[in-house]
Amino acid sequence: MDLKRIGVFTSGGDSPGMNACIRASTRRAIAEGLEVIGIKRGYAGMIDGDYVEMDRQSVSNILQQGGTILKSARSERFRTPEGRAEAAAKLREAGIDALVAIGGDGTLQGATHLANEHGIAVVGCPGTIDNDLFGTDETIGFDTALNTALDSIDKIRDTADAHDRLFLVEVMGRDTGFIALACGIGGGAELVLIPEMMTDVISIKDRILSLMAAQSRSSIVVVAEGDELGGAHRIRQALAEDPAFDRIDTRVSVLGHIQRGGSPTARDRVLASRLGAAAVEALLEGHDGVMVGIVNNDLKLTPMRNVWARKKDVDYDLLQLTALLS
Ligand SMILES: Nc1ncnc2c1ncn2[C@@H]1O[C@H](COP(=O)(O)OP(=O)(O)OP(=O)(O)O)[C@@H](O)[C@H]1O
Ligand SMILES: O=P(O)(O)OC[C@H]1O[C@](O)(CO)[C@@H](O)[C@@H]1O
Ligand SMILES: [Mg+2]
Repeated sequence: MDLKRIGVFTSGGDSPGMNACIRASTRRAIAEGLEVIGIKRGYAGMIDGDYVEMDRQSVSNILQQGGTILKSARSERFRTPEGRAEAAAKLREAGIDALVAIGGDGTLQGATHLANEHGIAVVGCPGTIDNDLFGTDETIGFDTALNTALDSIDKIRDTADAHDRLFLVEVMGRDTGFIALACGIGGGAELVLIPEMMTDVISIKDRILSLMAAQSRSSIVVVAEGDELGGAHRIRQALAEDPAFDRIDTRVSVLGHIQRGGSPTARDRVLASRLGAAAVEALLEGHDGVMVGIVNNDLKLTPMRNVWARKKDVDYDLLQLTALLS
């Protein structure tokens, strides 16, 4: 295909590094003589025709900023065939030949349908703090979110230790435990509860009681929000039903959206810059319906369907290690 004008957008939950990715795609495309259109508010803006022309200056001084200058959204309308037809018509009207889609599994699932139903060329960039996309070792924003959560856990550790308390710290991850597992290991958590592993309430009670009795000290349990037991507050309730926990001073801390904000780490900036440029290069080489990712430090293209249809496994050895080291 003879590419002239590409559209770039961010969708789903924002993630630190999305701006670095927008910058890289835009500048790489302009360097190749392409025109770049920024699509605002993800699929919602795509349907509404909320488009802006981008030049080199439009992406100046954004590399280090969290959030996304193009804004992001979740669009119910785009989930319907009618909504996608409206989006495709608007893209054609604007003369957009191809898209760089920056987002998570939902975004890339939507992009796959748009490509299949309307023949629009799309290359995806993995942009989500959740790290739940197959085809890349890490997603853009994961490292920053992880470091933000870790910083909070370090602070919670100080106060937990001062009072010999049990803290249940909830981190993000609607369906996945990547953040929980990594900051559990990094923060020296006594237990990590993730959706990928069934939580057995009796064994977690025993584990907490024995740790706290033996060493008379604080404990931190990191809980992924998507844990099948229902998050930190529900786990606290389950523990409180046992009289043995009457003597354990327990607190819950839900870290929430602070994990999505902030300036991207060096690692996320490098990842986002590599992937944003690679997405444009992939389009220029005639690829479409793929996601760009980094696997073992090599650039890799994966068919877009696989990135959301296949489940990326957490590292179960890390879970084992948490138990061994606590
Ligand atoms: N199955 C689908 N079909 C069509 N569009 C979809 C589908 N799933 C998601 N989308 C579109 O993509 C948008 C973003 O998806 P979602 O809310 O799941 O976030 P995400 O991209 O996975 O990012 P994150 O999980 O990091 O928040 C949705 O609001 C919707 O417009
Ligand atoms: O900001 P919202 O729409 O409440 O989304 C929260 C969800 O987004 C994610 O942070 C991913 O961006 C999930 O881990 C979390 O469940
Ligand atoms: Mg998602």
